[in-house]
Amino acid sequence: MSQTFSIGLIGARGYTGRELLKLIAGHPAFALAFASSRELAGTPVSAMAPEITGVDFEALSPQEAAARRPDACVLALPDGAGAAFVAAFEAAAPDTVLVDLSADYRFDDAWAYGLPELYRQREGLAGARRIANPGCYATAAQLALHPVNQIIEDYPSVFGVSGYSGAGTTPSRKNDTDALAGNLMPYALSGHKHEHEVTRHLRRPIAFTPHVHPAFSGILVTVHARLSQPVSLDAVKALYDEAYAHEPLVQVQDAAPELKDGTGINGAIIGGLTVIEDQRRLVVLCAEDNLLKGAAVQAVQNLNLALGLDELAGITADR
Ligand SMILES: NC(=O)C1=CN([C@@H]2O[C@H](COP(=O)(O)OP(=O)(O)OC[C@H]3O[C@@H](n4cnc5c(N)ncnc54)[C@H](OP(=O)(O)O)[C@@H]3O)[C@@H](O)[C@H]2O)C=CC1
Ligand SMILES: CC(=O)N[C@@H](CCC(=O)OP(=O)(O)O)C(=O)O
Repeated sequence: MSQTFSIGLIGARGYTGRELLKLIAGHPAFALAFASSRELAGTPVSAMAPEITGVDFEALSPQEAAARRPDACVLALPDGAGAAFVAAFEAAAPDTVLVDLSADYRFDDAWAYGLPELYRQREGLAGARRIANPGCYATAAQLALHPVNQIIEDYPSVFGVSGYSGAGTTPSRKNDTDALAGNLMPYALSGHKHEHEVTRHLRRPIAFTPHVHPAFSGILVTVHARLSQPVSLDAVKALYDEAYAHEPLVQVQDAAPELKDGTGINGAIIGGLTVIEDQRRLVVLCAEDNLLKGAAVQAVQNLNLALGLDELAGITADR
């Protein structure tokens, strides 16, 4: 009989937590061990994920969560809130696989960086016990830039827009639907945490400016990069085809993806490849869902790899 893995979830009320509940419910080898939310404690998980019956949300302390000793636990918490849980698991359940969705461990070499399609990460993720899930914009920007990283120079410029679910459930101007109606809200004009994250992993500085758009979810990044020497469009296309031909979650197309193309899908779409100005300047776009490939779907890829399962178990490829 095939093995079932128990999966704990801390931060289950949040936007990424809700997506994780659905993915865990639909996964052939996962069983929800617990779903922790302080606000929803005592209410049935089925109210959020009808597929999961007989489980209530609980408000678990770090020690209580670790004492359950699940096979894996996902931390879907704001930056800074996960450290107490990590410490408790280190003490009481060091073999539990932890996947952290915040930015807290993305710069920590003791944690595997979980972007399976890039950097030969799959080898490092197989059997990993501590995994930092990448940022949502950072995933899109790296997928767009990585195939050409060796042939560009200077600072590529990344213009990003995200749905307001990217700002989480805590009320702020960035998820205020009245302030966002008919609007586009620029913020963190330089030095956003994802600018540092992409710079660290691509080993090249980038210039990134995020914006919030009025829809609930969906990310679109538009990248401009200067090529270090003239390169034909066909040669650039070949680099993307080579990088992603065998990646079921990354689709490369000729047309520029629009925001809505990436919303609600499990993977990412790269397109709009354009080479201009004597073949020295490149434009490329990437669309994804911030809550899916930008967070929960990528977390399930990472859990699958860490637990020795098929990377796409419980995930439907979009094509
Ligand atoms: N939203 C997105 O598009 C993406 C988010 N991320 C990252 O994932 C993480 C979660 O994001 P998101 O789901 O949007 O966040 P939300 O604000 O929607 O949810 C946060 C969750 O954490 C719980 N929580 C908050 N503070 C604490 C605390 N101190 N101790 C225990 N639980 C706490 C909240 O529930 P309760 O108060 O009921 O306990 C809630 O369930 C963040 O680090 C975010 O940066 C990553 C990629 C994309
Ligand atoms: C739209 C919006 O406000 N986004 C937030 C959080 C994005 C996000 O989810 O951050 P991580 O993926 O790094 O956790 C921001 O950029 O500050």
